[in-house]
Amino acid sequence: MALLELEHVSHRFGGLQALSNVSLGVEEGEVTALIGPNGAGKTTVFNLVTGVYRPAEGSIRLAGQELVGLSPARIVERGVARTFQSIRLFKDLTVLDNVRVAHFARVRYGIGAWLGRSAAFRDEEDAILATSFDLLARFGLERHAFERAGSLPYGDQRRLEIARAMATQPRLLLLDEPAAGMNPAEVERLMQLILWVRDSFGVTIFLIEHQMRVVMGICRVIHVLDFGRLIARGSPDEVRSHPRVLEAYLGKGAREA
Ligand SMILES: Nc1ncnc2c1ncn2[C@@H]1O[C@H](COP(=O)(O)OP(=O)(O)OP(=O)(O)O)[C@@H](O)[C@H]1O
Repeated sequence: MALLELEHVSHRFGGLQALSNVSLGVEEGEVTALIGPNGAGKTTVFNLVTGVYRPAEGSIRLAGQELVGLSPARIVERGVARTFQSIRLFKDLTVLDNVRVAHFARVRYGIGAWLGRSAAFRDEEDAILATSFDLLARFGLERHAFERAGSLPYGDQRRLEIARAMATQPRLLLLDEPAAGMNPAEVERLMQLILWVRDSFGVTIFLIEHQMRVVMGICRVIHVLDFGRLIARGSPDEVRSHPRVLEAYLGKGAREA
């Protein structure tokens, strides 16, 4: 069953038609890719799913529930988390605090509770601290808990970004070019990490990636965008040899890893 469904989604930036009539599904429990040349509209899809933009037309549903019209915060509550093309950690905060702050997306108490520091508030704080440590331990980052996030090696910063996204307990995790800027050894570890996250958290993963090694290695289904239109969909083997995909990439410098 498709956890995420886009139906006839279109989006325009001024005179630019960034997406035209895009319909696609992301199956629950799978790792699915969205690929395409630069400027094809991939990040725009993520920005529409997460409520950064509202599509001019179309429907975006998570487990059958409409997301269009909800604020980004509500969409996080519904179970969608993401990471960004360029790492967006709070680099001057500790590794632990990066994960702690993400929990506040799910916590509901007002300033009154915070000022009064009620017992319920302290219990919640303690629970968040314990869960944050637990999450760091699961991602193998606990020994860095009190270090500045910005001081971690690049691969670990990506790992922390994914850990932080998982703090909101998503059903769907969107990864925007997770392998960008990684060396081959880091890419290898990232591929293992993505599969491990899918299996151990039971989360569905939808990723944008230019590195074909990642896409072909861990994704069962690949959707291909070109100039805002879906031009192909299929398994790695089907997409690799699809004439429209070859045409879209040829001469545009498809980055093979
Ligand atoms: N906020 C914006 N305002 C105007 N145009 C935009 C905006 N965001 C994206 N675009 C344009 O929309 C098109 C699709 O952009 P998008 O970032 O979704 O592509 P992409 O496939 O993610 O590209 P890349 O692989 O380079 O990240 C591009 O032509 C881009 O210049």
